Amino acid sequence: MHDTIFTKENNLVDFTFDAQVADVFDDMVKRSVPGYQSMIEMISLSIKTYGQDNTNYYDLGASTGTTSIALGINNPHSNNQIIALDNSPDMVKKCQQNLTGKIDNIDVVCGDILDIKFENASIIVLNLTLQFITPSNRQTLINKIYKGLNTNGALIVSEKIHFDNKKKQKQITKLHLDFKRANGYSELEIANKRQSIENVLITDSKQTHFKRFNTAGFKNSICHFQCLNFASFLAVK
Ligand SMILES: Nc1ncnc2c1ncn2[C@@H]1O[C@H](C[S@+](CC[C@H]([NH3+])C(=O)[O-])CC(=O)[O-])[C@@H](O)[C@H]1O
Ligand SMILES: O=C(O)C(=O)Cc1ccccc1
Repeated sequence: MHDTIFTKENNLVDFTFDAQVADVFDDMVKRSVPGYQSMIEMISLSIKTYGQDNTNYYDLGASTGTTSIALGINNPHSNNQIIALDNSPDMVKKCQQNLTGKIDNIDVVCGDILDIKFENASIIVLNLTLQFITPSNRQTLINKIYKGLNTNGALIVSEKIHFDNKKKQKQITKLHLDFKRANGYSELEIANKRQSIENVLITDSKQTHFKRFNTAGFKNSICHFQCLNFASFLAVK
């Protein structure tokens, strides 16, 4: 379904993952996040090296299930359970619909990332989800993920990032806006959405991400993919 959520004058409400967003999410994310498809391809590639037989894979903030489905289809290991977690009931419903008849080793769970326990995990994915977690909770979450991962297991995090350098930040923001324009979003839609996500999607710099991984115990983290102001990190235990 085509995303027309922000075509009307903004009613100034904060962005939420409700039924209206769930219905258009796949179109919205492709038209808003440069490199979205490649991000997911890179996650699929990583499970070959870091996935382990007889372990769990967690997809945290699974939304409509695109990443979980990619994990399920491309998994070369055996006896894995994929846990697709999201705290939006509308997203969980969509995710369940999308999975029907496709992959049988995925459990779709409605719950908060901050409340669940990770067990016997070889792959944990936060694809564009950490940016929606209250910043003061982020280190605690990454610490918990580190504890739940098996040795040689991997955490993959994709995020919108910012640059501390004002000039670089301005340059990359302009290119991101051009990406949205090229994908058919009007100036009004772009401005409305910017306002709506302002207090909801809070970016970190690359340095902040690396520091957080390091503090949690990941001694080896890299940025394995970047497209404009969206980057993916791979942290191995
Ligand atoms: N505390 C939380 N607990 C659980 N879920 C949460 C929480 N906070 C936010 N979410 C969920 O995180 C998802 C973020 S979207 C992920 C895309 C997907 N990973 C993809 O690969 O297509 C990214 C975006 O909208 O830019 C939403 O579905 C929220 O409900
Ligand atoms: O950062 C932005 O400008 C976005 O539009 C990213 C985004 C994509 C999908 C849902 C919410 C935010």
